[in-house]
Amino acid sequence: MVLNVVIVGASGYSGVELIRILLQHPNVTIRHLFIHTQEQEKLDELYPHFRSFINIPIRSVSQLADEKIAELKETSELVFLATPSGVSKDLAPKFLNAGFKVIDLSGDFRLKDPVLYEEWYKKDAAEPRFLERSVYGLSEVFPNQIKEGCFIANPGCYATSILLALAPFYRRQIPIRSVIIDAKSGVSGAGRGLSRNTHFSEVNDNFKVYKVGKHQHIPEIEQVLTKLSGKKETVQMMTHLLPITRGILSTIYLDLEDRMTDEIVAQLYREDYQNQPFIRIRPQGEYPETKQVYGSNFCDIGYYVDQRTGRVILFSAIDNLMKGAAGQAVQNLNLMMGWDQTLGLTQIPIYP
Ligand SMILES: NC(=O)C1=CN([C@@H]2O[C@H](COP(=O)(O)OP(=O)(O)OC[C@H]3O[C@@H](n4cnc5c(N)ncnc54)[C@H](OP(=O)(O)O)[C@@H]3O)[C@@H](O)[C@H]2O)C=CC1
Ligand SMILES: CC(=O)N[C@@H](CCC(=O)OP(=O)(O)O)C(=O)O
Repeated sequence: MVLNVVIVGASGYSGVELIRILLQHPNVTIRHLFIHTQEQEKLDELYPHFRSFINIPIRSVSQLADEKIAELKETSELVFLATPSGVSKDLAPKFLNAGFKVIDLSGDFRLKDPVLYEEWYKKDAAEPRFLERSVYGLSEVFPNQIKEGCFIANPGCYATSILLALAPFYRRQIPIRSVIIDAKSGVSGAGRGLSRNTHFSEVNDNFKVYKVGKHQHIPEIEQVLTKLSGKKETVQMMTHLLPITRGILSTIYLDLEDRMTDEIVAQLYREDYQNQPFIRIRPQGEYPETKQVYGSNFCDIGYYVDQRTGRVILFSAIDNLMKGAAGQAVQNLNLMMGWDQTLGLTQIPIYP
């Protein structure tokens, strides 16, 4: 079976990563590509590294009137929206109304409460009836809902790395006094657009904290942890910008009511993830690194139980453009379509 897909936001970093993956997906054909400001006619003019792999026209989103979307439906069934937050909120309903399945990579449909969205994103929220329809696409945690869904809100990159490490603790309601998350990302997490904060001389040879107390993944993480534990959860989280291109490393400090051992932590992860192809739990004493997941859909998780302080410390590494964006989007596509989760996603991390 071949599924024909549309990608909107094809010129952005996540869109380009989707194209790289889908070109090697055995069951998918990319039929239509849309970008915002159209300066080139073909994708390989914009991105010469795709030369000899793909040669289809790129078109401007200004052409996506309702009639045009209905016309696209004649040749394709699913759309990936790799567009900024605030843009997907209007595009997703149009595609859903035309009968498309939708996988949205932005934050527009992750938060179920529109008031919370407006508070953290400082933008108008999507219509509540569409917020209700979206399924939060954290593949390993909500696989059954994803399989039943036709509209996926793909998780944020930090949220993915953090929630995969924390989910086994919260779904078992292990009593936690406090959680502190210290997360760091490479610059491609900010997308392809130019900004003062991310240009070379601001990032190279530098290391800084950003969005202090304001990061939009804080309410996303709290929403999921609250759903898993059944009670209101709050986290403390800080985000930092690393002078690297790809990768997120999250270090998470858990202050638990009761002491834990390495064996108990290992057992929790084994129970939840032993059959999950993209989660690799490191043995005691081995810790994840961004380079060990670079270019792949893996999430590597390590742990350390500090008997001196009683804290459990978790370490989680992903490639923000793969497991943090396009890779997980394709994993969700595979789940939705009832295919093997790993189709198109067998990339081995690039090392060194
Ligand atoms: N980068 C990452 O690691 C992650 C990104 N995401 C999310 O994925 C989405 C895409 O991110 P990313 O690839 O980094 O972003 P980029 O800035 O690299 O790309 C954005 C894409 O959207 C298009 N676009 C911009 N403005 C509009 C508009 N008004 N209408 C339609 N299309 C528009 C751009 O087209 P043009 O080039 O013509 O301007 C481009 O194709 C975002 O919502 C982001 O939050 C999620 C997880 C991780
Ligand atoms: C380095 C960097 O700037 N990273 C981005 C994460 C991108 C992302 O996942 O954001 P959405 O929730 O909007 O999809 C940030 O911290 O906002």
